[in-house]
Amino acid sequence: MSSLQLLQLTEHGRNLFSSRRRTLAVVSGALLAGGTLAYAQSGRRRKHREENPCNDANTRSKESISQNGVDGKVVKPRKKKNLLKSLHFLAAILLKKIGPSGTNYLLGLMLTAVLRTAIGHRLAKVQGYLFKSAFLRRVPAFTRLIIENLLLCFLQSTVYQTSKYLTGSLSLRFKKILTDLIHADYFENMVYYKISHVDHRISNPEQRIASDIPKFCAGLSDLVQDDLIAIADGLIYIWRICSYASPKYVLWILAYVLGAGGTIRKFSPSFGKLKAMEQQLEGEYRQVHSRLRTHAESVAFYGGENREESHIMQRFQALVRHVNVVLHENWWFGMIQDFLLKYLGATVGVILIVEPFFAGDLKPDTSTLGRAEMLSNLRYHTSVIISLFQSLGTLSTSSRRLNLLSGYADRIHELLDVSRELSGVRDRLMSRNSSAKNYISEANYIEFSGVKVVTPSGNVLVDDLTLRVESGSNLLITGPNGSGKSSLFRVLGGLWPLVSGHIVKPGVGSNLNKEIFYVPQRPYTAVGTLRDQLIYPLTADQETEPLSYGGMVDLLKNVDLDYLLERYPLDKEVNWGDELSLGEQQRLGMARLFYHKPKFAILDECTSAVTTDMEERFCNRVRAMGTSCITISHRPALVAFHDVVLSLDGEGGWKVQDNRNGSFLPTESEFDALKSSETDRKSDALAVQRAFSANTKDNTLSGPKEHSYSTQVIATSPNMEIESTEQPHLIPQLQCSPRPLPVRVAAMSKILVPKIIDKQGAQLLAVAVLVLSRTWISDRIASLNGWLLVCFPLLQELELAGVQFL
Ligand SMILES: Nc1ncnc2c1ncn2[C@@H]1O[C@H](COP(=O)(O)OP(=O)(O)OP(=O)(O)O)[C@@H](O)[C@H]1O
Repeated sequence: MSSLQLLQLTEHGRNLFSSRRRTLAVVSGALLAGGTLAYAQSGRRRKHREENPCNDANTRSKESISQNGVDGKVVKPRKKKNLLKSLHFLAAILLKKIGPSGTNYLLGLMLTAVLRTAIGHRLAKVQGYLFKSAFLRRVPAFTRLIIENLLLCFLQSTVYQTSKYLTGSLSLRFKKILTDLIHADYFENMVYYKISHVDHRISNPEQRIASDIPKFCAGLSDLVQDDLIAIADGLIYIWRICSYASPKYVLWILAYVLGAGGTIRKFSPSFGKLKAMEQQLEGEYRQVHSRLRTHAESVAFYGGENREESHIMQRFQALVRHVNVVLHENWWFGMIQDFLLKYLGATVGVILIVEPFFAGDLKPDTSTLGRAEMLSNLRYHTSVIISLFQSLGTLSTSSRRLNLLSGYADRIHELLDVSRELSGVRDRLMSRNSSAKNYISEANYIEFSGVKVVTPSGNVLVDDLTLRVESGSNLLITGPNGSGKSSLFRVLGGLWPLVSGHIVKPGVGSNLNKEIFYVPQRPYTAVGTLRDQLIYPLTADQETEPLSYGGMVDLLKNVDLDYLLERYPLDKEVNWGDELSLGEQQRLGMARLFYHKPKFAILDECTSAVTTDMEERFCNRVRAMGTSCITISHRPALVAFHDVVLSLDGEGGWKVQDNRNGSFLPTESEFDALKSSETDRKSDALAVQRAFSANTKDNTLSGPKEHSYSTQVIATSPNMEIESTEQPHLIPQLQCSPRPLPVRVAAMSKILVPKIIDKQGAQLLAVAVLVLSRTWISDRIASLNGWLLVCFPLLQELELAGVQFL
């Protein structure tokens, strides 16, 4: 190529630079101004958030308080921990419990990182040689290199997938460690109940267990993998550069990456806090949806979908608002980060690529072989510099990724802390006094001595209760709604703390179901077969004497549910809560009691949805089984089955009366005195007592019944056989003939093609413009880089030809 041609080419290059320079300057200026504006705006928002930190938190804590029915008491937000402290804490746990399989995954990741780097390095070399052999037209060498290249590519993809597999396995191992750790405390001492019903510090633990832990573990193992590869790449490429160029290149690159990394850190918003908040809002949004699912039937009967929708939308909009803030922060920060580490880094990289060819070991000679050598070196050196930049860039963005992970880490650490505290593990470890010493087990009776029942929000429901229920006797508990009847058993079962007094009960620890079996008002049906329902909470392998088919029939016959055996195959898992009526579910709960045959049965209005006849038969059978009943009921008819009646007034007061000779009856003077002097609650309590006592009298007077209530109802009910003469109404079938294709396409397009004036259309257009601009900018950058590389040998030729540029 003549010097004139070279000069013309250089001239063309110069013109190209100057014509684009203005456009580039305008675009960069606009981006810089936009970025600065966005940064200033986000700074203002951050300041506003810092000045009013409690706005959001208050709204949410009030919401969660109203949800949980705790009135008046605002839960103190936990002191915010140092976010990285949680990360260190979890990392220490993971390392300690990683085990041999986790260690193998880690070692495997290290090995694959080294292999990936070695193969990548060899590929860069081979591709350089390919350029050279192509330039020299050496077909056999070219073919051999292509085969080697193919083999290396196959190896690289194998190592890449192995590395992905190991990262996934490591993440799973981390997930198992953390989930096991949380479950160990979460299912201990009824923490799953206490967290949401008593403690209230953590509003949605399930979100933390089922979503935060997997995301944290996946993020952490990805970070481990990326950093290991970056370290391996960094080391090998630094060594390579130092072997053929001056170490100052490495120092420049390091200086640049460290400087850029430092600048990025300075500007970085606290992504950890933003992520933690996002997870919190997502959890709240998910919770209202699952609440709707649980109560779908009641909401549908009320027609409350609008109210529910607006409630759900409120949560959703809070989430959307927050995600918008996160997107905005990501946008301007990503702009700075990408510019400094990717694009400006690439430009610095190009300068560094060219430099050694002028002055370093790679300076070529003018022979054909020299040029071919230069081409090969250029390819290799480019890939070395780019890989080095990438690896150092990955390492310098690690702090941002750690910051993001610390958002999850903080939430997981908090859950671990609270669960540990509520499970009493910490108390036991520190051998401090706990309320457990107030529970005395292994007795043959239940005794409350000076027991105070206090709600988690601090209201005293029962004060200084002293009462003993002997095995074989039956206690009925009465009182107005909300007087603390169920709460008494929450304290007995250890669900609520025992603040004063002590309790003696049979059974070990707080396991109510061994000797004291609780049948709740709201029936609970477990996931599983019909048999699983009957033996709940035991599982098949925990049964000492497996329940036979005959046994199942007997249990179900006791509660008139034997038809379920015909309706459902024995091994069919059913969602019993959805398929059975409330009364049927309650009867299933009663059948469960006959299976367990406990010493004491706490019947908490568990017969409210069954017929009176069934209720009477149930009480008789439980007594016949030798189980003592402690019954909470509003039905006066049940007095006849109990020996002692405990009446609560909901203001701390209580009264025990013996009913062994049917004497449960408040005196007239007692009634008048209470009515005139005490609160509405106390007179309510007395009204309940009178209703019970009136019934007792009736019971005593009427003697044993010949016909049950239901028998009488059936006898007096009208004949149900109606002669049907009317034809059932026919519902006309919808006739719809398919419309022609063009009409259908037009209708679809009307829906699908967004109008330009729409917000959605404008957004789509903006995205399209952005995509096109990005492609155009990438094309320009590639072409400029190409020009630089083309100019460089030309410049050298001109230099050799003796042309002076300055
Ligand atoms: N987790 C809780 N946190 C705070 N207060 C609670 C909690 N659970 C129940 N309470 C309050 O304790 C009081 C007693 O509730 P409890 O369920 O013992 O009433 P009850 O006498 O069984 O009523 P009912 O006859 O309606 O079943 C109620 O005022 C209730 O609002």
